[in-house]
Amino acid sequence: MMTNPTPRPDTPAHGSVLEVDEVVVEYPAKGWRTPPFRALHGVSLDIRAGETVGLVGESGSGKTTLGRAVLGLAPVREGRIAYAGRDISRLGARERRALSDEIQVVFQDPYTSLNPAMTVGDILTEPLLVAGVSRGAAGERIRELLDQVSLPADAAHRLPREFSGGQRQRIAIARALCRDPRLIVCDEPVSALDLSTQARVLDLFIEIQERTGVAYLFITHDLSVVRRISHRVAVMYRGEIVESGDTRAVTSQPQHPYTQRLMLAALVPDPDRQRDRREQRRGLAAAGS
Ligand SMILES: Nc1ncnc2c1ncn2[C@@H]1O[C@H](COP(=O)(O)OP(=O)(O)OP(=O)(O)O)[C@@H](O)[C@H]1O
Repeated sequence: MMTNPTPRPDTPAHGSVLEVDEVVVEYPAKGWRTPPFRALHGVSLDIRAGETVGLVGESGSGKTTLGRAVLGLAPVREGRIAYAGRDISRLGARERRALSDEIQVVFQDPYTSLNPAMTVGDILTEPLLVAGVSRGAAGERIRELLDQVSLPADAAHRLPREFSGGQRQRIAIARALCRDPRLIVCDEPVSALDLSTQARVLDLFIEIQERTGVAYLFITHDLSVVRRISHRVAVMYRGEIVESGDTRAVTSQPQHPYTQRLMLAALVPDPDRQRDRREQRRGLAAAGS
């Protein structure tokens, strides 16, 4: 599935759910001798309802910083981030909490992003109770959510450690979906998973989007992932977006020299991926024997 070149459907024609306009993020200086560190140098991007925009670039280019800025977790020094037309770049804590109904996040590491002491049921109940949902209604919603992410209903009574990496990421996705968000920031959500699990989790993201119309800002360093999931792609380099556009156009005919280098680097086989593929083939052969 990951190598399937079939493009995502056309970009939805709905209005913007997120507009990032000339955003500058500066992390505070670590000591009095060092200046603040400018991680984003005037980044602009928009995401329409129901759309996936992939954010690619090498390590340290600022992908996570942009995701964190959207979530209100990175210091926006200049520029504007608007959600559904409203400026959210400098919200207070209470307004930010209220926005968590609408903007959610799925992190990379399914092993650290879930509280190991809480059952899956409790993990999913918490955001519902905070939103004022009754316990009875929360129970019903949790059954629905587990079904949506293809986990058995009895998962609610178990702890995260009883699940595989892919299943844990399904739990994290269910938690993100609890309050019907319109935008999910996905920060390398399949990078820690083996190839076949990646493919199934990506399919789940796509299926959820087709059903709910949620939009994704999908951060990844992996071009095969971005080709599979994104309608459009933005390429980051040293805190700037150097190229953006329709995924197929950018990945098949990159214009910027950095994007061209990124595409060339992706053609060089990654030893981890080769090992993954070998193991997959061995598993298939064993299953067939
Ligand atoms: N809290 C922080 N304080 C100071 N500098 C930071 C902080 N967080 C990130 N940076 C710096 O900002 C730059 C961008 O980092 P960021 O994590 O956004 O990149 P990235 O593209 O997501 O990389 P990766 O793929 O490795 O996660 C890096 O130089 C990083 O060292």
